[in-house]
Amino acid sequence: MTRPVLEARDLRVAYGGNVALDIPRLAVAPGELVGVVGANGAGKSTLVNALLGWSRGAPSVSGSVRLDGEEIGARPPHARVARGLALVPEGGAVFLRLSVADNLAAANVPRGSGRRGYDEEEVYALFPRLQERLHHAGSALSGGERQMLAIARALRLGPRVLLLDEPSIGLAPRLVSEVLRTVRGLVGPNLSVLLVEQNVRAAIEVVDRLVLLERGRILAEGPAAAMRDDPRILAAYLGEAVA
Ligand SMILES: Nc1ncnc2c1ncn2[C@@H]1O[C@H](COP(=O)(O)OP(=O)(O)OP(=O)(O)O)[C@@H](O)[C@H]1O
Repeated sequence: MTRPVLEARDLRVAYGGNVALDIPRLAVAPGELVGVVGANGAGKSTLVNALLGWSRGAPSVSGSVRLDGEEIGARPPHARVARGLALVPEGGAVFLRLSVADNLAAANVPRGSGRRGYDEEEVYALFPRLQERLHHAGSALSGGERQMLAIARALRLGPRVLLLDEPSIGLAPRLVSEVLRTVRGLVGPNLSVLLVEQNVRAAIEVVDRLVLLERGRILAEGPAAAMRDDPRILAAYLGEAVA
């Protein structure tokens, strides 16, 4: 088996006495799109934030995170970004007062990394809408446009692994599949994606492998095709319907 590009082992996050995440192993292979699904509070954001070394509040975090075989679990977020991890947090990370052009210009491949980030032309080819909105402020963008800008900013960093926290949240159903199809198209030999989604139905259409989280633990995981009829996944669908 090829070496995973990203691998977490014994990753545990606790807020006070409450364990929000306890995962023996989670790995992403080169060129793989892995989906992590689960209900509200399952620990999805906690997971991607812990992989980047960031958190809301002050949890205790332990365990190993390896990127391309290098242990980065004790490193601060900026050092992990410099080594090729990028996170688009829930709601997207854009500067609301800056224009689209300035938002893009502010994101650049960390110096000395040897990697290549998306240039402006590549960003516009991926998201033509951003070119049309180039001089609009971040605050004037629609939810979908803001999400595109946040993803574009992350791609400018030239990541090896992109962590996406619920890119479909708040988007109209038609846009959800559009954004997720775009995410699918990003994945290749030089870029793997870990996609966190509450929308199981949409996620299973695009991912290679699915991981189902419940109360911070992995309840089931496997290739998307095999997970489609898994009763635990079907139950997650139903959870979605009543959410
Ligand atoms: N700053 C914090 N302080 C205390 N508990 C927290 C904090 N952040 C998250 N938690 C708890 O950790 C658990 C996992 O939360 P997390 O936000 O990771 O879930 P999630 O799966 O991303 O949910 P959602 O889909 O609603 O974003 C929840 O029980 C939550 O209440």
